[in-house]
Amino acid sequence: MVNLLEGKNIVIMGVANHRSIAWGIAQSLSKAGANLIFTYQGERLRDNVAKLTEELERESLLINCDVTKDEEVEAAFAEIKEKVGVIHGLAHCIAFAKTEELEGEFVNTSRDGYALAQDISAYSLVAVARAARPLMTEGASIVTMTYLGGERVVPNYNVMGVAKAALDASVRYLASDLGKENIRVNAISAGPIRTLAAKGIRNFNSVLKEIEERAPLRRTIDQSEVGDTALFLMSHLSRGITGEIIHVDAGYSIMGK
Ligand SMILES: NC(=O)c1ccc[n+]([C@@H]2O[C@H](COP(=O)([O-])OP(=O)(O)OC[C@H]3O[C@@H](n4cnc5c(N)ncnc54)[C@H](O)[C@@H]3O)[C@@H](O)[C@H]2O)c1
Ligand SMILES: Cc1c(CN(C)C(=O)CCc2cnc3c(c2)CCC(=O)N3)oc2ccccc12
Repeated sequence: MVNLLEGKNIVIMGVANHRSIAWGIAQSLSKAGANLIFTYQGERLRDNVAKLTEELERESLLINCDVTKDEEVEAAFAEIKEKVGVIHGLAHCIAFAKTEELEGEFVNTSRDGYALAQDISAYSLVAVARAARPLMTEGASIVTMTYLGGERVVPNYNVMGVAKAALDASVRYLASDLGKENIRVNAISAGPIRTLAAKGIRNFNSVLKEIEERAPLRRTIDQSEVGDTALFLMSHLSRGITGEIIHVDAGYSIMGK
């Protein structure tokens, strides 16, 4: 693979463990020559991320950032500015909703549960884009992770679906604002992958089985396929694309009932 990202500084937000989609993205970008900066949610995750990044070719910067705290977002990007100066890309792989609100009827969603899902899974992209913008002086590519449940009803996805719908619209409005500075904003809509964010999801196995039976490619997708699409979106090859949602789901989302 030609080194598509040689000399590029890219921020990756949302590595929790080796199954994280953010880690799949990190591996693809690292292989393409990128210098990576990782942000993680609180010190208890730092060791996980540190251990994982030891296997990468180049040394990585590790920075704490809980996206629910404006001061931590500002501090994180102040430290990134001080240590690397310019950034050429950012991968936002962050979401959260209360477990109990990811099953049963959506109509029972609580006010605070709805707000929490919106805050972490959608507003955080706006906050991060605003903080990263001054560092993106040479143009950049912002990539976030979305899911079909924001476009159509996926049973039990509930409050997270509404958050993804907000995320998808935020991608378009951010693309509109930032395009004049040659900052592109896109989303990857990934098919279901067994990560920590799939833990405790009621009958996740049947969600995966349905994909294997009905997706055009008759299989599920993995973190490396998302990683390679992120590489495309971070690189010059996607320079004409912004405000877009690219489905990496074995074609599942094109199928009717
Ligand atoms: N796994 C799937 O099936 C799937 C499919 C499509 C999209 N996605 C999306 O991919 C993204 C990554 O999820 P994943 O599947 O890799 O699971 P994951 O649990 O590995 O990643 C989620 C990350 O969000 C971080 N996070 C949660 N709250 C945070 C906060 N307040 N501040 C900072 N970070 C916080 C967690 O620390 C974790 O690293 C999410 O946006 C998810 O919605 C996942
Ligand atoms: C696919 C799929 C996923 C994976 N996906 C696309 C997601 O976006 C998962 C996001 C997520 C957000 N918050 C939490 C959890 C996962 C589980 C642990 C927790 O306590 N909170 O989640 C589903 C929930 C119901 C149905 C399908 C799915």
